[in-house]
Amino acid sequence: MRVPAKVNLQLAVGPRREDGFHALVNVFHAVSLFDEVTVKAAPPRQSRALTELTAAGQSESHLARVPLDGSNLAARAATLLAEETGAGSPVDIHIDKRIPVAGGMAGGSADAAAALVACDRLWGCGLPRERLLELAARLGSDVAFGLVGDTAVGTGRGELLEPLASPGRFRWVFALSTRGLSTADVFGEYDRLRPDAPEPRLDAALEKALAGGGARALGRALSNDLQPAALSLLPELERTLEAGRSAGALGALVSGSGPTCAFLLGGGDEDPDEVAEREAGVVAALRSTGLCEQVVPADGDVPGSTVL
Ligand SMILES: C[C@](O)(CO)[C@H](O)COP(=O)(O)OP(=O)(O)OC[C@H]1O[C@@H](n2ccc(N)nc2=O)[C@H](O)[C@@H]1O
Ligand SMILES: Nc1ncnc2c1ncn2[C@@H]1O[C@H](COP(=O)(O)OP(=O)(O)OP(=O)(O)O)[C@@H](O)[C@H]1O
Repeated sequence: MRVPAKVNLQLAVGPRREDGFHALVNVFHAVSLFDEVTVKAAPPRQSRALTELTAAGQSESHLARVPLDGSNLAARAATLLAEETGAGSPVDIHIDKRIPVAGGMAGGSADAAAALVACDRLWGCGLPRERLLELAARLGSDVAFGLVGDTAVGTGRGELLEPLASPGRFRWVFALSTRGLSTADVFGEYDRLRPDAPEPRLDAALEKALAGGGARALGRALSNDLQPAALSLLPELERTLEAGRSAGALGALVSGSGPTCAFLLGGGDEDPDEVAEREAGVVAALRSTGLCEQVVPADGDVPGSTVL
């Protein structure tokens, strides 16, 4: 399975609900940074575990944060599907990781979405899409989007998805940090900074930009209510954002709960040579900060979890 990362074009965060989650208006956009998740029937083995996991691909600092036990979101997805359907024979799951870990790009959620679809097929469950989406939502607020991909608006705690039209492809660059940020910590810092958060709303300027306003309008409309909280926890991110902005990015923001920073370079009806020139400038500027572990270009939007 191939499954994409996400960047949030708008992340509007409301007050904390009684269940501990925040009400969101979350505009997801899937980008061409993919994990590949392979699920195979396991050969007979001593342990009676439903899942055994391996991971490779990302840098050591990222891989060190990927749990290889039953707490991995891909393993939790397989376990939930087995519990819900009564199906399930042991599987080996390999994750070829390209999505940053604890980076605000929903990498674990993507793996969970891929494992759900793969196990559903392998075990012959044949669950309807609605049921897969419901199981995905139980695994985490971002998991359902891993199934859907493209551009979509999530309400509730982010799991209730409606597709949004996106006018063509946009070019992005992502600055990965060596550090991770815990999503729960960033929401906690948000509560401290914004005890009076209003109900979240979809931004009309973003809707207009997506309805055909072009890359410059999209760049101006990007917004993330969690950004001040992520910057408060990792102040050096402000320098990363500023480096990309000064080098000509059309928009710059922290992706989700961070610390990955996203830079919009162009797309839509813009001249590709101009976009390529802008990309070279932004990539060079980000590298020269010495703050980014990796600087990775990608396109969006792209489809969700796909069988290879
Ligand atoms: C920041 C985003 O990535 C934006 O897309 C998501 O809202 C987070 O989605 P996720 O990583 O799938 O998060 P979950 O696994 O559902 O929740 C992790 C933790 O984040 C906080 N959380 C998450 C989603 C939400 N709407 N409100 C929250 O307060 C809660 O403290 C929760 O315990
Ligand atoms: N398959 C997985 N890949 C990465 N991390 C995983 C996975 N399964 C569990 N985790 C745990 O989840 C934590 C968050 O990882 P993830 O990469 O999903 O963060 P994120 O991209 O910031 O999430 P989000 O953007 O959805 O808030 C990791 O620190 C790790 O402990």
